[in-house]
Amino acid sequence: MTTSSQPDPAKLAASRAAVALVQDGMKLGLGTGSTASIMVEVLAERARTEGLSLRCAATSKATAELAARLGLRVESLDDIGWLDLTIDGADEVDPDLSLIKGGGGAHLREKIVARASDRMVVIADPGKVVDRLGAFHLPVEVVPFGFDATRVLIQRALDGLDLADRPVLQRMRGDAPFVTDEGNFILDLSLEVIPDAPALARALSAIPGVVEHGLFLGICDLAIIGRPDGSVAELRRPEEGEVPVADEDTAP
Ligand SMILES: O=C(CO)[C@H](O)[C@H](O)COP(=O)(O)O
Repeated sequence: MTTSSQPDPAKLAASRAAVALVQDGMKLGLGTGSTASIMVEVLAERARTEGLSLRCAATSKATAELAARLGLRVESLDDIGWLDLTIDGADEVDPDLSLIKGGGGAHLREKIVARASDRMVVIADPGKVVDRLGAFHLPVEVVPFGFDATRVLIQRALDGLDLADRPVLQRMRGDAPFVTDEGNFILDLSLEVIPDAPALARALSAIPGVVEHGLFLGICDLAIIGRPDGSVAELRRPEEGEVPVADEDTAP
């Protein structure tokens, strides 16, 4: 590891388990955030020591810079085409492996990269595992043109989904609006609980100024939850009608 400070042991454990899934010659999607950054470090070290030939597409400028600095081959998603595996963090993971992402404001690129992958693996610490999505604010990326009108349309959509009067706040960085890698703004929806995530996802996607929301439904295939003692739990997406279970002694 090249970081000067010690990485969080739970995030490190999840990162190591995910990087163990990587095989020589793979085309990889690299996520964004503090957990994904640890994973990129672990991956770069493994690639270096084992001489792995990997092609990587990053989900943010920050991850692209980190990965390239650590010697990984970073290319555009269009140059690579299709990915074998994407490894990314998450803000919330529920038992169906539905996710909230976008705490770092990168969920647009993250979703494009994840959907362009044969497999998406999420890495997280136990604090990210929830029974029901919604305690973490839901990020929505919005184009600057007509921003206020888009906010009104989002609020009206929430009204129709038993989520009236929930705060819809523009994300700021200091005194200025937060601007994504794609040049857009973020609205953070404080919902507390999301009664019907597919209905909310549909309603948000139907609003013209919304570029992408942070609900990842039916996208994640495996969640690796690291524990502070270095062990991991693996949560798999249940088949239709199946009750979700964690593997072996893997309750996070
Ligand atoms: O979705 C993301 C960025 O847009 C991150 O994956 C998510 O916010 C988790 O970040 P961290 O690992 O720092 O908690």
